[in-house]
Amino acid sequence: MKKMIIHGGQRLSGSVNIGGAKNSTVALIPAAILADTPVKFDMVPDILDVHNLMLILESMNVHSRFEDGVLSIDPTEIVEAPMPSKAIKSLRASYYFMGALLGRFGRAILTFPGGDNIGPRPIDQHIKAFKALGAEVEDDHGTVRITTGEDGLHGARIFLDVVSVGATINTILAAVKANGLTTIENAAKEPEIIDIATFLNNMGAHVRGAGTDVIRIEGVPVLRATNVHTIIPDRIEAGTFLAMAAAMGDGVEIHNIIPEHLESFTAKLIEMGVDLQIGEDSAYVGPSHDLKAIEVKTMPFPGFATDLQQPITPLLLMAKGSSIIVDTIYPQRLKHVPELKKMGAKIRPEKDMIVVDHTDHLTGATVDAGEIRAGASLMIAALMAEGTTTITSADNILRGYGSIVEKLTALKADVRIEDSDRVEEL
Ligand SMILES: CC(=O)N[C@H]1[C@@H](OP(=O)(O)OP(=O)(O)OC[C@H]2O[C@@H](n3ccc(=O)[nH]c3=O)[C@H](O)[C@@H]2O)O[C@H](CO)[C@@H](O)[C@@H]1O
Ligand SMILES: C=C(OP(=O)(O)O)C(=O)O
Repeated sequence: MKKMIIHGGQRLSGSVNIGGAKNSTVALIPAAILADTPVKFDMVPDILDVHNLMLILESMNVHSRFEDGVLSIDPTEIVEAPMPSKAIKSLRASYYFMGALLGRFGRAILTFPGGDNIGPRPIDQHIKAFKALGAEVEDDHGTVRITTGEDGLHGARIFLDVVSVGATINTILAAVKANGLTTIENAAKEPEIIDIATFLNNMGAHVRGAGTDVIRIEGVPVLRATNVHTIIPDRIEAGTFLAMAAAMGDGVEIHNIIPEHLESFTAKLIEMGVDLQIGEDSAYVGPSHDLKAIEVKTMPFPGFATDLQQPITPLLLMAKGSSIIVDTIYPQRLKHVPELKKMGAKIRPEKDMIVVDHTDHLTGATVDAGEIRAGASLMIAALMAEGTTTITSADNILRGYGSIVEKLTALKADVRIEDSDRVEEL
């Protein structure tokens, strides 16, 4: 495990480029095994999840190469093989191999996925969809066995009881080569779902309605890549830098964003009184004065993203009065709270909400990044704090923030990552 060491108090300035979206990338890589040709992705973030997915691909004889943000994957010699359970458990999105392997081979055997520890994360809706498509699903002490009969998968009408990003994408992956028409109702509408549909459609798939709550998929027998797929910018990384810039910036430019993907977030920054100027694909954040307290309620897209409730929290500490956060998606997403308290933050869970009171002063401390966005929250708090903060379990931050030390250093932050015994090469 790595640790991140931040000497706080430096004002930030300059510019930062946002990378490709983690939550698109981690679905696109499993989706690649559905292709009957090699595929190539551009704007791939250099994050741990990508490296772990590459290990999983290798176990199936799918060779991949990652260089300068371009990931090339050749699934043409794919074989069915046991998957490395450590890599599977290292991230949530390994569950996309269920849908992708089903689509490719009509069966899949996988251990349960890992990912961030943010409260219960059932996959009953994924399983319900696979069953509707004609699969049999068995849970054998944490190993999921999914099989189909001789006729393989067939199209079906699926109503998701819960709006789920993962279940929507997994159903698309399983249905894209199935016989006939599949309809997903009450589908999730996140931009990453549109990105996956775009990738598949450019290879000849028929996925219609992605980005709305009804998605129709007409199965096709073959998928051939003819172009490089450029991954959409990461709206969560962008939101994290926007919050950081508002908290500690003296003028920060954030490039490569899609402002429409960030509207629920930027609306809240504007409500707080953040000096925010939004351009076509960039935003400028000026120094903050007299910020107002706000209320935040997380919702499925286009609502306020649960993945941004922790990153905005240090900024809320600067506001006059008490801000309230209600996370309706993951009410137990609280790993940052005790750690922020160690730094002097006035924050407390109360019933089903988090109350964030104005805090004049944060002090460096040793804190633990229990999961990726708790880590992002602590990283911003550490930049604001007086003295040195050591964030342990920093691997969780590296799961989703590519080139984070380089990006922060370019903004004039004093930050480094260390192993227990050696300083990391940048
Ligand atoms: C890799 C990836 O894209 N991760 C994102 C994805 O996670 P993930 O796809 O796991 O999250 P979902 O959208 O599926 O979860 C939304 C809600 O539905 C519930 N649920 C989900 C599936 C299911 O079968 N049954 C069920 O009850 C979950 O417990 C949660 O309360 O969306 C989350 C919600 O925007 C984000 O925080 C994660 O960053
Ligand atoms: C919860 C997250 O990721 P994952 O679903 O990959 O655990 C996240 O990105 O905030």
